[in-house]
Amino acid sequence: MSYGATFPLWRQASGEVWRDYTRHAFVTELGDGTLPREAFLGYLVQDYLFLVHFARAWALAVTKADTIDEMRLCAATVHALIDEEMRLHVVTCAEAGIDEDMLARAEEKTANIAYTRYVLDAGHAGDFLDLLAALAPCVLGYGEIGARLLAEGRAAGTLDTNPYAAWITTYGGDEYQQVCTAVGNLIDTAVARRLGDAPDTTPRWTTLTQRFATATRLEVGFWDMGLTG
Ligand SMILES: Cc1ncc(CN)c(N)n1
Repeated sequence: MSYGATFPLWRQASGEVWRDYTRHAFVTELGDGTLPREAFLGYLVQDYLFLVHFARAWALAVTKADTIDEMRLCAATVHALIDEEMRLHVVTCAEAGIDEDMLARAEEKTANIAYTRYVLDAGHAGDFLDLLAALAPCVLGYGEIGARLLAEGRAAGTLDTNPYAAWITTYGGDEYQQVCTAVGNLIDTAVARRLGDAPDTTPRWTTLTQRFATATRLEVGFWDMGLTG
């Protein structure tokens, strides 16, 4: 998936770590349905807390935006996180006897704190582009993973029997993919507005690609946490 013009450049600049993230063992086990249920539920609980902070980071992006269109898109992403994506976490955990109150009170693990606070700090210390570069691996990486697992599951005819089909269809499905397309466009427009037509020749570019790569490393740490508990 390309999701615009900037994302593929940032992805390429991040090197091997992008593959470590999107082809992580946790992802492989989600795709073939072999991930232990306990590991999945532990991950979902942490991910619920993660999404609370990510919604805060997108809300911060509203305040860092320059234009009404940028504000609108960031506000819409807050809505998509809270009212669409988190539905998966709330419903799946409720089926396992974990209610929303328990989710909200769960203890945040170190890898989760490291990632979410890194992104929030990128927004507080930096500008709109710093924040978008730190947010991009989260939104677009899951879009890429979801689209691939959905296509592979359909091609192999294994989706119906995969216990993680709901996760795969959430991130591979149209609703989430539309969010990814919109965020990819937002990044392209925001970069062009602030850095011009040749952004990769500007001094800011290196910092932005580093932010993207750091957030991607923190995604790898999040999957590691999901496997090891
Ligand atoms: C850790 C993590 N990264 C990304 C996403 C997709 N929004 C997520 N739910 N959780």
